[in-house]
Amino acid sequence: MINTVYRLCAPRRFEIAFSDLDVTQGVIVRPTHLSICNADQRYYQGTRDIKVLKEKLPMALIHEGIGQVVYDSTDSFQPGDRVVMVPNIPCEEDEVIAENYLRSSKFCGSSSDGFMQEYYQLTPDRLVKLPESVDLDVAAFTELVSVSVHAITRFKSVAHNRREIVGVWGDGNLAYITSLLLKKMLPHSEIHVFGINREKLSDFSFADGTHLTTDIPEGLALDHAFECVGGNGSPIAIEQIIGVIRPEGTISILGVSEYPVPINTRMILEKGLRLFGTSRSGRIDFQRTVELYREYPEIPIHLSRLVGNIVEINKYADIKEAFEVDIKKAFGKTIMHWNI
Ligand SMILES: NC(=O)C1=CN([C@@H]2O[C@H](COP(=O)(O)OP(=O)(O)OC[C@H]3O[C@@H](n4cnc5c(N)ncnc54)[C@H](OP(=O)(O)O)[C@@H]3O)[C@@H](O)[C@H]2O)C=CC1
Ligand SMILES: O=C(CO)[C@H](O)[C@H](O)COP(=O)(O)O
Ligand SMILES: [Zn+2]
Repeated sequence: MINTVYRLCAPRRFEIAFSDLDVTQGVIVRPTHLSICNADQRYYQGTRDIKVLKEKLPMALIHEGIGQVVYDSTDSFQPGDRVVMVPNIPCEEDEVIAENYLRSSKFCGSSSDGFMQEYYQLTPDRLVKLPESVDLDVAAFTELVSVSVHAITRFKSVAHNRREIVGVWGDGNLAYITSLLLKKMLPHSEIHVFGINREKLSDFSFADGTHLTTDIPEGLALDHAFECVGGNGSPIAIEQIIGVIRPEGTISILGVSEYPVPINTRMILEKGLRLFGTSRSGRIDFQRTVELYREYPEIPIHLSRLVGNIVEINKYADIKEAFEVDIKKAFGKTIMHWNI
């Protein structure tokens, strides 16, 4: 079956390509709602290292998305089923290393074509069925939610059990989702959010405290923390966390920075801190995320605050329009209704 693939061929330039899908293999999904991530914008704007861009492009972007099953040769799904696509594609299993950390895994929109295609072909284990009632514009960024689920799940296996006060740095999408899920997954902990935009922090109504990083209450000490900033803000955020976290605390680092980030190792030693990195997620995290949507219907309701611009993609030029709109966004996620 001839398939249309919309690839980024150079910063800010897309091209149309065609591929041939063998419908007798796996599941054919029609993407319907796609969501733009900061990672996509680093390719679109060309802010990644030139060597990386040369190596990866042309490549279809987008790794946050949902769709409808069109045909399933494996009989695991029914045509019309609404599913979330798992962008991590492992080619081996390891009893220690999770599928999203295996160097042999591919990742849609990073080391293989992403979801910006007319149809997407994948194996049934790369799909999780969505609850009937979930808002599709919220479900579009389930992958981002699964990253927070993955980070918190790992945190639980790494951090000591005094979890009275947990801090989240960042006042954007990932911090919002991570702090929201912490309130559900660590119900006995106080969750405090630290950001630089007062109006964004005002959206974190579920947090036990929100603080401007320039105005942290005297004596506030944290047992553990999550860094959800990335970019140039990362070193500042990590340094601040190291300053207010109690000894033996755990710091989960999620923010992506293009270049190495200087870290105060002297204080890490002095306080005996545990730092661990979290990137992407696996099938099990998507399954847990969909379970959380069902268990706590208020989660998708809170997440709907992050639905920002919605762009109807009816023609090729609308794709670039969506990415340009996303650059200018004040907050939240840009959702593409994928009608092309
Ligand atoms: N590990 C993973 O698998 C994933 C990682 N990420 C990464 O996580 C990071 C955050 O993503 P996302 O939430 O979507 O991005 P956002 O831009 O929505 O959020 C980052 C927020 O942090 C604010 N900020 C900047 N500096 C500081 C600081 N020193 N302290 C506290 N807050 C600060 C920014 O403010 P302002 O905009 O005003 O600078 C912004 O509002 C990115 O690097 C992204 O690539 C995203 C998805 C998955
Ligand atoms: O956004 C993410 C996951 O949701 C990751 O940060 C992204 O996949 C990293 O990939 P790359 O190395 O291509 O930036
Ligand atoms: Zn992402």
